[in-house]
Amino acid sequence: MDDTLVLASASPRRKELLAQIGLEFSVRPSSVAETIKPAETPGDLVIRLSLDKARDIAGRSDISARWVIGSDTVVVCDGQILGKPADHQEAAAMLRQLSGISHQVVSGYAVIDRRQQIERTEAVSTKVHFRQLTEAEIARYVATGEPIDKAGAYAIQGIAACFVSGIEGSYTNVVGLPLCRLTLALKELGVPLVI
Ligand SMILES: Cc1cn([C@H]2C[C@H](O)[C@@H](COP(=O)(O)OP(=O)(O)OP(=O)(O)O)O2)c(=O)[nH]c1=O
Repeated sequence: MDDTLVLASASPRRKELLAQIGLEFSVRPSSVAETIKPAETPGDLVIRLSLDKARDIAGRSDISARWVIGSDTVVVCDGQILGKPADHQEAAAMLRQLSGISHQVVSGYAVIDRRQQIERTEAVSTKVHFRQLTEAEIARYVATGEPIDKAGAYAIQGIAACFVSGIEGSYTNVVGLPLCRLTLALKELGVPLVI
């Protein structure tokens, strides 16, 4: 086993976030199916899926890295969990639901230290407030294609920044990884960080 780190994710946003803090890592997307179990809380869901993704990669016979990170993000609005929209129609419906109110973005992470056989997981929540959106704005935003692979049908780091009047909590958590909390866990597991 070597002293390297693998990000078990297909998300370009997560890759950018880890690169932003100067971490050295490779990327291996997992093939875990993202299903919601009945009566599962958002926190339980993102922790379960983060662990599934990290374990999927950590268990592969060709992985020699010591540490593996998995993650998952959902939007929670009026008690309802919103994942990625299936199509433009569902994206528009999600944006209508988010218009003019606050919602939570919940991201989970799981870090596996294969050498010490330790798993660390946590769910982090950020409150995001959207201004009122018009039907024309929703239609134009959906037509950009940006919502389609994003939980809750928007990207705060993209055009949807225009919709966000404020946030409470971690910004990077909304984009896909709670970097402040995650790096504390990485530090405890011996991952070499710039800071
Ligand atoms: C709310 C929000 C979500 N997102 C993205 C982050 C995630 O990529 C995506 C949620 O889907 P996820 O299922 O968490 O992640 P993923 O399928 O893209 O990648 P993987 O499972 O392989 O790690 O939504 C943004 O980029 N910006 C935002 O503002």
